[in-house]
Amino acid sequence: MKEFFKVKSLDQVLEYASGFPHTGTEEIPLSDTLGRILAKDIVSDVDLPDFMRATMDGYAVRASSTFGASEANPAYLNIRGAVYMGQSPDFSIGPGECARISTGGMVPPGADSVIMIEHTEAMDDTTIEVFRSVAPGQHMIEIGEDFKNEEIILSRGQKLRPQETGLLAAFGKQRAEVFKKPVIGIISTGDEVVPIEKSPGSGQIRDINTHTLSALVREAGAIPLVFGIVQDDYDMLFEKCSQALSQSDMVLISGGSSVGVRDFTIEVLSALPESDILVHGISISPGKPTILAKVRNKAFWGLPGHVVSAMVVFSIVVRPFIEHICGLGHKKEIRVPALLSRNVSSAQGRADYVRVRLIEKDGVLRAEPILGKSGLLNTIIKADGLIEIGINTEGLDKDTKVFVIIL
Ligand SMILES: Nc1nc2c(c(=O)[nH]1)N[C@H]1C(S)=C(S)[C@@H](COP(=O)(O)OP(=O)(O)OC[C@H]3O[C@@H](n4cnc5c(N)ncnc54)[C@H](O)[C@@H]3O)O[C@H]1N2
Ligand code: MOO
Repeated sequence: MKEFFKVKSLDQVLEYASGFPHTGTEEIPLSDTLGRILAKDIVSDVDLPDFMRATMDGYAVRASSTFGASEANPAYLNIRGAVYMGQSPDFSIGPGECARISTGGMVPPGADSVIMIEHTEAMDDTTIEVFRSVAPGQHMIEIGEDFKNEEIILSRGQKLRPQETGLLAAFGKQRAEVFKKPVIGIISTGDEVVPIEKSPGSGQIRDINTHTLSALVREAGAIPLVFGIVQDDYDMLFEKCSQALSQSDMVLISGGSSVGVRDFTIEVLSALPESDILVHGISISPGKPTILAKVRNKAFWGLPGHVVSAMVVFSIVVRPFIEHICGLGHKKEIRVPALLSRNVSSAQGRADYVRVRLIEKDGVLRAEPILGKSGLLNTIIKADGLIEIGINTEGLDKDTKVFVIIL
């Protein structure tokens, strides 16, 4: 007699993530850092900028020399010299003096602001008229205004976006220490599943899950390692899982996660060395027959065979585990608020993840549910995202504000 599901809540399942170790770390060139997770804090070794920098073309001045200046009553300033780009000026600015400066030039000592060229008029080579006053600090960047010396500028666990790459560049960091991308083994199971290059015979289906899951793994910042299709055979699945265990940091097995006569995944996972079945069944839909085992400190997942179910389970459950082992520290998940376009019902006792399409009309964003069986691809092709209908909710009414998880 097969064991039936002992369903756990999504929150209970997600708590297991912290029990899996991070991948090791590696040093990579700056050009490869996009999307990678920083493995250690980075502390600045200089002020940024480390000189006062003009942000406008004009004249460096003491702000006090311009106070009260107007079109009717201009201030007159002596031109002390010109600042050359990329060089420190060898003079300082006193009261009643100014220096020609370009955007990005070093504000000379004694000056504390820059007046825009538009607000001045050169009378001759030595004197300008100033028609506006400037405030101290105006049109220039102070030393350390961007980042201070010895400040933590980037933290361990942070995902590196183009702007963080720019910051590393600004501090001359040519390499960065990041967490290694985990290798995620992917196994498809089922006698009816054939490789995509084959024409499926009667009752057969092409292997879609290998490809959707590989793409999802890549999107999550990891490396997919495809182990192909395994027939519904205990020994073959055991053999393939043992191979995947030695070559991967995590393994996704799709199909055979349910309780049918041919569903060997749970038996094989139980028989692997140092294995502990943590989860067999999650109170979510789609995705109830999901298995999680800890095998030699690695997560082995049995995902439902249905294409949409496998994708939803990946997005809601597996992805946070990958992000955890990748070392991602603080994730800012942005969900898009929208109004539900119609009533949606849901069973109590499970959290439903409903595919929705986003439609904007007259400045209002609406989430339109796309209902359909989890074995149908078209529902997820049309969808922009998912909404969650909580475990204790019987459904949501039209016009309820929902937060869409973008797919
Ligand atoms: N008595 C019960 N039966 C089922 C239950 C249940 O609670 N009690 N749950 C149902 C749900 S929900 C799902 S989801 C499926 C999951 O079953 P399995 O994980 O065992 O998946 P399979 O039976 O192997 O396959 C389901 C479906 O997906 C197709 N498939 C499988 N692999 C692929 C692939 N790589 N590419 C494309 N399509 C694939 C497979 O042919 C089946 O049609 O169990 C229900 N049953
Ligand atoms: O949970 Mo199944 O995963 O609904 O289709």
